[in-house]
Amino acid sequence: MTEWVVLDIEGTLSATDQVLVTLYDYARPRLGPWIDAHGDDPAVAEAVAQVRELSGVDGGTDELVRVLHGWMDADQKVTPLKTLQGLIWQRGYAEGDLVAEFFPDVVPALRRWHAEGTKLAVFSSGSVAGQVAFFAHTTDGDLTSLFEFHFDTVNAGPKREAGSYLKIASVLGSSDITFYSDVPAELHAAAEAGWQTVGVARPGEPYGDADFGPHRTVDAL
Ligand SMILES: CSCCC(=O)C(=O)COP(=O)(O)O
Ligand SMILES: [Mg+2]
Repeated sequence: MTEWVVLDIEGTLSATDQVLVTLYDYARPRLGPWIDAHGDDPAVAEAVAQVRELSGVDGGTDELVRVLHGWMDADQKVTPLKTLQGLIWQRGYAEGDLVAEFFPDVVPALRRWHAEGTKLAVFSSGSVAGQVAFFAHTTDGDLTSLFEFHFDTVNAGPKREAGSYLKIASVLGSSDITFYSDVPAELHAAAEAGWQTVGVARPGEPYGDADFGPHRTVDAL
């Protein structure tokens, strides 16, 4: 038994379409109004400054939204986009517009690990604010108590770099960690940091037929 299980979200716990269709479609029309209404929020101001810096765009909200939509269309998991999406989704979950759904094997597995004493954490490109709201509003109720830590590209770093996994390991205070993800490049980075890895190859998902190389592979948790 491993001391820690760290989990990816999209493609591992929940269908990719739930993120790329349901959540992205919810965020798309709300990005501009959110930027305009919350410009005084330091998190929003910093995200807007990062969008300008990364894109080179220095126009108004409409131009920023065009950049953000372009990143969403290409599914580029750029940190300021994830920050803004996370704030919008947080509101959406709180107001009952959104409910998180999982593959059928996921909640039983989370509960089983937790009951056995395996500690659980999440590492997703989705912002920590978005992650917490997601697990607080699921078809199985509030699951936040199952998780000890949430990591994203802000507090850990990019998911395809070993340094991010070394940073998480130092926060967890352990080297006995198993990472579950649907993306081989993320598993390679975790393995480089000394983690155990499990590829989640779910039929019908974008990485369902991917080559997971040396990583143990499962089709359910
Ligand atoms: C409310 S969580 C949304 C997850 C998200 O935005 C995302 O991009 C998922 O990426 P992952 O790293 O979990 O594959
Ligand atoms: Mg994923």
